[in-house]
Amino acid sequence: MTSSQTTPHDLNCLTIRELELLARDRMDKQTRDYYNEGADDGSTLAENQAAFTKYRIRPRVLRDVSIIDTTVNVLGQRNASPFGIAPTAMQRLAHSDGEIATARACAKAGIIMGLSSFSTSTLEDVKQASGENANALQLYLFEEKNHSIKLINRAKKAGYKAVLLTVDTPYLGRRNLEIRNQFKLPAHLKIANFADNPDDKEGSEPDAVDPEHPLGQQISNDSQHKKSEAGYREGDKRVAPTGPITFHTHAPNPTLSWEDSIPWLKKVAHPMQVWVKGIATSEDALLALHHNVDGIIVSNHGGRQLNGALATLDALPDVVEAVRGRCPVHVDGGIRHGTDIFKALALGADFVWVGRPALWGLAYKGEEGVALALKLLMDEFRLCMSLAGVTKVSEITKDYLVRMNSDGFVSKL
Ligand SMILES: Cc1cc2nc3c(=O)[nH]c(=O)nc-3n(C[C@H](O)[C@H](O)[C@H](O)COP(=O)(O)O)c2cc1C
Ligand SMILES: CC(C)CC(=O)C(=O)O
Repeated sequence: MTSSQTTPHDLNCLTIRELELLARDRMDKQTRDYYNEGADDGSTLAENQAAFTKYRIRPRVLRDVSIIDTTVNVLGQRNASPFGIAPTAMQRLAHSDGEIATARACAKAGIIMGLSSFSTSTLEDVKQASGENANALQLYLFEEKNHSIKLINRAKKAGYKAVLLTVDTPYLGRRNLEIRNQFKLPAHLKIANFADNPDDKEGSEPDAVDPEHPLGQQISNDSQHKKSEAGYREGDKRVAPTGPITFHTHAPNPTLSWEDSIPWLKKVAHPMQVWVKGIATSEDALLALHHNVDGIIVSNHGGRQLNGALATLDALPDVVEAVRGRCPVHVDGGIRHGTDIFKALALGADFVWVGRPALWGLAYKGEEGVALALKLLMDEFRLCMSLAGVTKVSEITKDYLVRMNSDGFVSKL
């Protein structure tokens, strides 16, 4: 593989930032706000990106970089570049082809795709669109385990390589624009994986100011809404959510614990791998190892859950140090440049995942737009490796990075 400059195929869009701006005009307000916002005042969302600017690359020169290998092994696949597309819900809000377009673009590029349980295409259709390209299914473990078992068995049958258990959503973060917009899935779209659920007659989200919407309860003054406390603790009594499976009611599960979830999931999901997504501390990384997970994703859900939580790049080194190579450590959050991928790898991540850029690509031009997002990141990463004097991903270490201190001095890592 050569590292020569590749021709960009869209002169209107040469960076992920430009893609974000182009996508902005093509989404309705409800979708744009839902995709782009973080929790509360969005400081963790902003810091996820800002954290990358605290590091600078130490490039090495006069090394033969005429041949660059950007590929890495992930979930049994030789992936074209050390990143994958993170699971993000409800992609048909951005484009009518939704997750199918993302799957096709990923398959053509040889980039692994994570699929949200709350997708607007079924996991089987996404697998079919992916062909031989690897997929991982993101899981929210429901309080009603039968729903989860059905989904896991379907993923196994369809050929998914792994389940990524999201562990940072005991409740949903407070997303103010979502509340203000009374966000709901438009009636023509379905949460496809649960559309056949007998309880799910409508298949779409209820109104946002809804008795079963956690934040709807907080913002509704209507006393009739107070009758249902589904999913919320009333003194000692907890009522599990019932009725249609919607993301507001079923995705958050405050009852989950290490002991209840991981050993059970390992049995049910076998032979698929079990990863935990949403780890931010060395303590939890050690617990994950103790429970024999196959891998860890350092994530704060793209700044959409606990605002004020540390940026994922800042959380990464502690986790890497605690894990000491005993399982792979991935990271997501704020990755918008090939150099961000390089920096995360230099800080010890084995692989990274990218969320919003794929959504912006979808909104911009469907499959072609996702392909563009992938290409921008792949090209930038390849060029970054070449200019840093690295020919193989395994050569990227902390020797290639310094940290900028607030006094303007740099420190070696
Ligand atoms: C609109 C949107 C929907 C998301 N849906 C899910 C989801 O269903 N499950 C999940 O585990 N994470 C979800 N995430 C989080 C992503 O998987 C990922 O952690 C995050 O987007 C990474 O940050 P980035 O967008 O800055 O790259 C979502 C993120 C966004 C922006
Ligand atoms: C709750 C989910 C279905 C979607 C999600 O994780 C998100 O919006 O961040």
